[in-house]
Amino acid sequence: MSQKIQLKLLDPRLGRDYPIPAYATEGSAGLDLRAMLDEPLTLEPGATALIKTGIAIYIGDPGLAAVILPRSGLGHKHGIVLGNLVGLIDSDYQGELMVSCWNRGQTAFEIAPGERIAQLVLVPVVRADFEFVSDFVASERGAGGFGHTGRH
Ligand SMILES: O=c1ccn([C@H]2C[C@H](O)[C@@H](COP(=O)(O)OP(=O)(O)OP(=O)(O)O)O2)c(=O)[nH]1
Repeated sequence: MSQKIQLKLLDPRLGRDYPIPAYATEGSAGLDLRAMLDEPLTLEPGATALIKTGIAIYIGDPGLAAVILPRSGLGHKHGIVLGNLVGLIDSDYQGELMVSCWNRGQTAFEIAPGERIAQLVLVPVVRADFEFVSDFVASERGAGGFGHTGRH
């Protein structure tokens, strides 16, 4: 089953010069996001840039959100990941999808106009009624964390 999600193309080059990078038109698992730059952008080691994608989204359903994730190849081979590590797109957001690109590598990397720089997937969000209590019911783990169970 798939859900209708509204997208708005804000850059005339999308669909004309660069294919709109939905993984599929129906029942799509997600969308690649392109760098809608006017000219190539060199990201020096350690540098971060906020890059327009030319697509606005309105998810609408409060039971969903979207996440922007790095592309594996760019991250692994070239050190290009996200400045915010993961981008969360709220269901009521109606603006342009922006990608924070961070060069965590040791060498400069040039991003070309139209290049696919990140990917977006939709995720279900569980709505919770947070309840503040003074004590939790005991659990096996309790408050142990951060390696509490050992390495092997
Ligand atoms: O990588 C991202 C992350 C966020 N957004 C947009 C959609 C999101 O709904 C909005 C706000 O994001 P977030 O709530 O993470 O930002 P914030 O820094 O907490 O600011 P705000 O006060 O706007 O909530 O910015 C992007 O376009 N790209």
